[in-house]
Amino acid sequence: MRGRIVKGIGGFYYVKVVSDAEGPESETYECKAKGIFRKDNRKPLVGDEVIVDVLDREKRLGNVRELLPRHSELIRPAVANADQAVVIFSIVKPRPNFNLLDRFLIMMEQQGVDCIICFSKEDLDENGEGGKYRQIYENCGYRTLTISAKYKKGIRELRELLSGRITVAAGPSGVGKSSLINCLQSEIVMEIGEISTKIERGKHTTRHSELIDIGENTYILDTPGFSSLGLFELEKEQLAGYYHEFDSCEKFCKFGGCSHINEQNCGVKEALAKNLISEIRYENYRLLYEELDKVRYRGGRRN
Ligand SMILES: Nc1nc2c(ncn2[C@@H]2O[C@H](COP(=O)(O)OP(=O)(O)OP(=O)(O)O)[C@@H](O)[C@H]2O)c(=O)[nH]1
Ligand SMILES: [Zn+2]
Repeated sequence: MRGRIVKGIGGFYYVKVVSDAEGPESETYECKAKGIFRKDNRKPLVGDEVIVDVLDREKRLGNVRELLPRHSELIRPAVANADQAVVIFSIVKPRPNFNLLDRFLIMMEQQGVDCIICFSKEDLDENGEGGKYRQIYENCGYRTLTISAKYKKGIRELRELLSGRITVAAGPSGVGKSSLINCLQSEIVMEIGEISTKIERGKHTTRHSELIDIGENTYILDTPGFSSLGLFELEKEQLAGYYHEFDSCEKFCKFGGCSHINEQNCGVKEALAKNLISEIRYENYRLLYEELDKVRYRGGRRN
């Protein structure tokens, strides 16, 4: 049978059946992956499409016989075949940590994955901050949304962006990622009009990445909440390349290889002074640049 790995814990892979001549689809088998390592020298990842030998149909036990080709492979978080990421930050409770957001955007771009930015808890946004935040990041070329899982606002729009894809969902703790995923799951249950079969997620905290089926060929990878992210394999000179709003003003920098920090006649700083570049973004750039500079100065670790 053919399936997709939805979770991996302690040497077991949980494989959801996507096609099976003899049994029902969408059942989950607990599998080992004996032999795969030797044969392919590859480690199965959540998201992998696999061929499974059924060992026990009753108990739903199997063995992963073959890994099918991947079209993408992320290291952080570890997932195969992801098409895009959605990063969630709440507008309030807690307020967004934009430095953390920028780190996440850089990390995903390094891995070649497009990001959608979702600002959550819109129902608590009394001062319209969400709109401002969206504007800042839209100006940098990102697709953004505001949503409320509580009042199911923005869910349809998000669902359209997710449809037919595998999307990594990430964000710090407490931003409402679980509530959002519940919302996306219960919607499909309502659409197909059957009794709720969704996993009751309740108050649990995500510790393992898990692929969750939220519709036809549509999956979301629930990842553990994070509170910090290091910058990896990045030289300070490369940083500006991830700040796409700098692209159009760099040509006005007097010095080639301008760092946009201390130089005179810097196009980026001029754009900042005219409010064409967001202060939040520029400040993050400056902080991250200093951080990368220190790492290199110390002859630092990069892994
Ligand atoms: N007002 C409001 N509260 C929300 C919304 N979404 C989630 N919350 C609340 O925010 C808190 C955190 O929500 P969760 O869905 O558990 O957040 P999480 O991001 O999954 O958090 P972790 O499990 O710690 O990673 C809960 O008290 C939710 O009730 C929303 O759209 N509006
Ligand atoms: Zn400059």
